[in-house]
Amino acid sequence: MTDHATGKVFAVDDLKAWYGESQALHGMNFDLGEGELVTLIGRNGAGKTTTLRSIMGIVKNRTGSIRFNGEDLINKRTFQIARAGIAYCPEERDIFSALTVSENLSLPPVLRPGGISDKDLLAQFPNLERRKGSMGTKLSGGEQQMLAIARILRTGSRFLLLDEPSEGLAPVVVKEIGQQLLKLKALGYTILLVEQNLRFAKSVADRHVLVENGRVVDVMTTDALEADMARVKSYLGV
Ligand SMILES: Nc1ncnc2c1ncn2[C@@H]1O[C@H](COP(=O)(O)OP(=O)(O)OP(=O)(O)O)[C@@H](O)[C@H]1O
Repeated sequence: MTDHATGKVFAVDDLKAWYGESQALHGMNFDLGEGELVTLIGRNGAGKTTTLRSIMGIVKNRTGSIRFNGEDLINKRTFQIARAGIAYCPEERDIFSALTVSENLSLPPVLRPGGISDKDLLAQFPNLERRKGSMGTKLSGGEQQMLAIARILRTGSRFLLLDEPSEGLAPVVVKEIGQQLLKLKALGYTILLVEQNLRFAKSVADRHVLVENGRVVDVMTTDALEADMARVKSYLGV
């Protein structure tokens, strides 16, 4: 369901967030259309992870508005935000090392209709099917990342927040992750992706939100980003 006023399924407006006395977000504004894949790009410490954690209500000290499906989530708690249909895959991946792939997959609760069954998840992620009896500790970084993404699809959420899924992975594995994200996009999922790997970001996303010091400094389509890489690299400090 899109917001009548904005035509967007998700929008943050003037989002500010604090860790104790220290302000990390200074008024973030951006939105996503239904089925869109948008990245948050910026250098280390710019506030990308804090944005995802604020959306999920994990960073609780936050103000502004976070509208999803026409509802403001700013005063909601994390479990309510998850139930509203937003799923978060943290950078740490949080795979349970003493559980098998199948057990890890079956852990998240089904929160909404439309969640993908374990059987269908294994069909969608063939490398997890091959490793379904393996313990979490035995998985490669790429397998762990696939599992972390697959696992949240069980919940039925149609809006995914993914924090740097490409981090620390070999290019061939990053490519596989990209293919999975494009598949999810084709299935109509809306995805907000934190990403430092520009090549990867360009290969999957429709638009890019450039973040600096807890603020949005630019929003660019992938074509605009391609055409002005110097500007983007200056934000990233590379
Ligand atoms: N738990 C925390 N306590 C206090 N300050 C924090 C905490 N987590 C992050 N910060 C600060 O908030 C700011 C934004 O950090 P954040 O992790 O959101 O940036 P980022 O863009 O995701 O960078 P990175 O890619 O390094 O994770 C930084 O100044 C960081 O030092």
